[in-house]
Amino acid sequence: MSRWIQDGDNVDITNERKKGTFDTERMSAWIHGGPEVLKRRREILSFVKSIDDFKDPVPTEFMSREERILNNARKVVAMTDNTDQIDGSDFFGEGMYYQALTMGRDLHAMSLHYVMFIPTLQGQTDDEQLDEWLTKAISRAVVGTYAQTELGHGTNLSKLETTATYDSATEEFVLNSPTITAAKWWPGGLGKSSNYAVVVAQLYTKGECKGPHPFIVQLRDDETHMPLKGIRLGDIGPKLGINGNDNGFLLFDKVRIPRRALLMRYAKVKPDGTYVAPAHSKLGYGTMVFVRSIMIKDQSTQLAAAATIATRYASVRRQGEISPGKGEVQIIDYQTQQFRVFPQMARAFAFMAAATEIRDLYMTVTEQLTHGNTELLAELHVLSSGLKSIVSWDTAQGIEQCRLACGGHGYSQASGFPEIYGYAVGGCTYEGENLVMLLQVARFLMRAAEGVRKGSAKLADIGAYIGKTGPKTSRLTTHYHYTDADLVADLEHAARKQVFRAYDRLKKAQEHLSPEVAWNSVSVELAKASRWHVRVYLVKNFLNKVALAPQDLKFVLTDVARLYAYDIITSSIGAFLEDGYMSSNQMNEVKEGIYECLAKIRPNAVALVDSWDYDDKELKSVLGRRDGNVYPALLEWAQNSQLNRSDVLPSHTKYLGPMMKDARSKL
Ligand SMILES: Cc1cc2nc3c(=O)[nH]c(=O)nc-3n(C[C@H](O)[C@H](O)[C@H](O)COP(=O)(O)OP(=O)(O)OC[C@H]3O[C@@H](n4cnc5c(N)ncnc54)[C@H](O)[C@@H]3O)c2cc1C
Repeated sequence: MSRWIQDGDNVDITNERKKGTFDTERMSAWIHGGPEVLKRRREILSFVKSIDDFKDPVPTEFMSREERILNNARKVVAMTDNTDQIDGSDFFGEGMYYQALTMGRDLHAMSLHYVMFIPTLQGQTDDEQLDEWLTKAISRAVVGTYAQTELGHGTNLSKLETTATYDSATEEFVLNSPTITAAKWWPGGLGKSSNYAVVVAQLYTKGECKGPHPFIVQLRDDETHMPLKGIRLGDIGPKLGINGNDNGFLLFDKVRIPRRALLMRYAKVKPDGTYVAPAHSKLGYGTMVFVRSIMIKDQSTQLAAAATIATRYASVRRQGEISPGKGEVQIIDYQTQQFRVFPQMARAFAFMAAATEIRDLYMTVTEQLTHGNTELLAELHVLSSGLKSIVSWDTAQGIEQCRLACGGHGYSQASGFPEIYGYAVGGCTYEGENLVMLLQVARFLMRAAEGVRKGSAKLADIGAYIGKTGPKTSRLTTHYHYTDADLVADLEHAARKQVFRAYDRLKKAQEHLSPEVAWNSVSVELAKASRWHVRVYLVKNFLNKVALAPQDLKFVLTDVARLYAYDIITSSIGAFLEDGYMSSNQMNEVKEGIYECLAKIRPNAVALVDSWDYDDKELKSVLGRRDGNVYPALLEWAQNSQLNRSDVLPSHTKYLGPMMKDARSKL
């Protein structure tokens, strides 16, 4: 019997759990990396539940920004006071789970401290600087953020305007924001919480600009926490999400910092101002690929949460009849509902599978980099950029589909969707705007295509299909006989075709345009090629993982993986039909495959989402709660509304009341 069933649960959700045809506990272990990891998750959960400081006095949706920021600061201090219980360095696993349970879907005063400030110190300081700063940062004697983006520039780092000009007479840099658009804008925790930052500024020495470099800068006084002389900073105001965080602005007025404030692992400035360039231009990429890599796990967790809410709610919500007179059905029985929600579930599974791969690749690359080996860095860069872009985009779209699938209640903050969406969708922009990331992936693809055309291709695994010759037409007969290999061959065909379409257009454009203008003129096609490339990777990786799954889980995972792949094919029908690669009959077969997957997943839907192992504390959704008792919980949740503190509001006494009274007196 499912461990998710308890006395007093909604009957419909209990029945759904009884329908499940696999052991959710075994599936949870498969998803999270084994029974030991699952056991640790449960230990962490009971630990978090046992600490009063981790509790919110009221649901966070009812808090003002000031209350959220105060509440988050209290919790983050408690969270970091208790790190001996957790392996906090395991960002991909324990660290992320612990934080999700304690902080919810919000950033806090120390988010950037842990995700960017410390990793940048670890990656960019020389040994002496590391000694000086790392202990201070890890012990929480200082709280730092990462200030790169400016009002005027985010993507185009080469045009950042903040300057750091070296003065050899005093052996100091002078930090300055020469214009309004040079103001740092967006860094998390910069506005009010952090007292230090890694600031990215244009380095000038001996009259020459050496491009953007990172500097460690004290922003606020240790005792008073007031901004230091020459520094102007504050909060940038409310945002779509993460409003418990004080994303900030920062301007410098000729602020002097020591020469050794420049993080000098790679580039250096000697006391006399001589600049020493880094040995390898990409060695500084470490922090960036780290954040993009953990984002894949984080984003898939958000989509999985949305799919859990929508699936559980669809199993307890009854609305309308399918057979007249037979009573109202659970909305999960509508095929359209399944078509809307189950593909989101399938995506979340696929993205989680990719998150594990990227974690492993990141670990390998980090290990290699300690020996100065950059062999796999480019591959990690391409893969993490591409995945970050596709996964965050599909996650945002998927959350919205799940929200819509919950009708009116999905629009309420009780559902959790506004917070999930507000939190997740930021991922489309930070750590590299998604489209820009796709265009970076396209550079790799165009190099690969060029190699293939010139017969000199040396393609890494991830791009090997570009040099392959696949079948001329799809081998699909019926979806029952559609093998993984045939399915992958079809997707690779579409991806390869798009890569070469973009390549040929680029070559043609280059005949009469400069390389840069030519690139821009075909950039829509380039971005399309990158999307295909990443989606092929996601499908292949998911199918490979499923093929290795235990037999008792494989059958249901196969349905999920097939749904994921078929959904990609039918979302781009033209790509398969336009060159006669597939016939319309074959495409109809793929559609049949989808309907079959929906029907097969239907009895296992609740068991599948249960397997992600969300506790109500993490899910934070009245609609998605484990027990399915949504209606009493909604009524109870609404009692927290500040408007319910009195029966008659000043809005009535001052305005609406007199208006009605006046109208009545004239009748
Ligand atoms: C929630 C959140 C948190 C953030 N946290 C931080 C932080 O802690 N520290 C920090 O320094 N920054 C932070 N940022 C800023 C973030 O890194 C930038 O917003 C991001 O890099 C995009 O830059 P931009 O806003 O200047 O957009 P732009 O670069 O102006 O992009 C706007 C549009 O132009 C397009 N575009 C731009 N350049 C190109 C190109 N070369 N080719 C094709 N299209 C292009 C983009 O695709 C996009 O559609 C945060 C942002 C958000 C939303």
